[in-house]
Amino acid sequence: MTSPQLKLGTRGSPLALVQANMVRDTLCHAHGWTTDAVEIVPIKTTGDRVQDVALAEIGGKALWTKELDRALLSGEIDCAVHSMKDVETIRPAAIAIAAMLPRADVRDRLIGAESIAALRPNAIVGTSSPRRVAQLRRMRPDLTTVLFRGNVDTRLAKVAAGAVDASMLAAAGLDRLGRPDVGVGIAIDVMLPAPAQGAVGIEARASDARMLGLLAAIDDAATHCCVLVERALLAALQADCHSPVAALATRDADTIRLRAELFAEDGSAHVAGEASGAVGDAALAERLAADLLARAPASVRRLFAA
Ligand SMILES: NCc1[nH]cc(CCC(=O)O)c1CC(=O)O
Repeated sequence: MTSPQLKLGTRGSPLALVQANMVRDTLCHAHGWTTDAVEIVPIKTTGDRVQDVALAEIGGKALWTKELDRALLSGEIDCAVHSMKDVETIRPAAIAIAAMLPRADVRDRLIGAESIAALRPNAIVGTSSPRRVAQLRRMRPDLTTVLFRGNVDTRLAKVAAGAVDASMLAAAGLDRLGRPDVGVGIAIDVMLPAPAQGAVGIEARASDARMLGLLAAIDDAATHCCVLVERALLAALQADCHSPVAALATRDADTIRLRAELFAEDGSAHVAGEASGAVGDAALAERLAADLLARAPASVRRLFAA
């Protein structure tokens, strides 16, 4: 096939650009194109512009997607790469999640100590994730957490400079940025990751059959179905990436196992559960959401679906 001139939109952060290059390489390899067939178009998002407030506090939604959605719908780009963790559960009808790359290490990494138990008494941990705050404080109520944003290098520099005792970052991001040596991986039964953590997705216009077809060729089906189940759980809980919720779906042959945990913001209460079903069991996430909500203590329950 002759090389098409596809425009691939992405955020401009170092991690986003690495992920966009992975998508470009995968796509070009799958279709036998030279890399100049895909042009990477960096686009600044609201989330990139606003660096000094907790993301959960910025008004409005779609912090990482709005500008890319607009570029996609206007035809300025043909597809857009996202960390699926940052993509809202409810997407515009004209945009389709067309493919996902094979999922990376889903764990969180702790930087600054060998384990959560090894953090000094009353240690200060930099993180802006409500989920990580709640999970850390559940295990270690003595810890203080402080708002921590910026790219990976900025965060690592703050830990190194002693501004905080420790921080937590997704292993996937560190690995993709060429930093597999940084931090220690926290086992998922100690700290269940965020829904969709470690997954890179590519969206296209729902009407663009050609682009959808080209992307279908690089879709990792196991990752895709697991991440959709995790997103369905978020939707059923009316939660988003700022909610203190952890979830992980894994696939073994024809069975999907979905584990999840909901927290009070300060980690003082929580509820955990899991459910299994056949691949394609559309009600799996809803069943687990209903079970969790039915058992959740009031301080957890009030943060989720009415
Ligand atoms: N919310 C920011 C964000 N979105 C995706 C990643 C990492 C890569 C991934 O999870 O796929 C990160 C940073 C982090 O949590 O450390």
